Amino acid sequence: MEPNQPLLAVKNLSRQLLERRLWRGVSFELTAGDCVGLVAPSGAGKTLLMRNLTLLDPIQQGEVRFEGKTPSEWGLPAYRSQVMMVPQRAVALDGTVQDNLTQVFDLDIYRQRRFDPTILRTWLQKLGRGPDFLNLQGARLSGGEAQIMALLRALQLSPRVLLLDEPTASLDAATTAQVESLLRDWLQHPGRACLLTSHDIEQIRRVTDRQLNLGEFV
Ligand SMILES: Nc1ncnc2c1ncn2[C@@H]1O[C@H](COP(=O)(O)OP(=O)(O)OP(=O)(O)O)[C@@H](O)[C@H]1O
Repeated sequence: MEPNQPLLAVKNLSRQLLERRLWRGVSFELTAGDCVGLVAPSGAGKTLLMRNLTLLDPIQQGEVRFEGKTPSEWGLPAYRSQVMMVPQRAVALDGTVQDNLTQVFDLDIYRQRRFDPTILRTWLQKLGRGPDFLNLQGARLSGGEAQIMALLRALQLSPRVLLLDEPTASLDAATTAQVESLLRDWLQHPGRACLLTSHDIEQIRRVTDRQLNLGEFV
């Protein structure tokens, strides 16, 4: 990677729905250490932008590069292992939380990696949960518990760019503060950046160092 090269470079992204244009000409960069707040009213297309950045929603116009290379140059699994989205509504698979966390290591792209129960226990403690959390049934988790699981599932894979879609929307105030603290710790590691949406403007002020207002790209 070139010195000072952005981690993620987004150029001129536009998204048109059948009946209306959501946003156009969205350009921004995330460099290592950045935590940027993606703000706009409900329905403005914040989630769709994150889905665009991870190619879960096809890019209609514009381009995105991670460390200078496009997703197709990386190959989609490699790209998504570096640029990872944690969706607003977590998907829990059958089995326990631990099953949900370990399952991703079956993917080819993570074949060199192993589930690390020690780091998981440390993170759970930081979130006010005991190790028993790992034994809960994924399908029976509350909305907040599912958000915690989804966040941990992503963090354990050490992505370089984390896209967090309202990561604390279902959490109580105390756990929200703990998630924010965990995120700050996570960002201390060199070479990482984060884009975060939230309707809580105080949270955006607390956690992010600048804002990207999608409303300016209509
Ligand atoms: N795959 C899709 N195809 C067509 N329209 C979609 C698709 N996904 C979302 N939309 C529409 O695009 C608009 C933006 O949705 P999106 O979820 O990105 O908004 P948002 O800014 O994240 O909203 P919120 O803050 O409420 O979560 C909505 O009107 C939604 O119905």
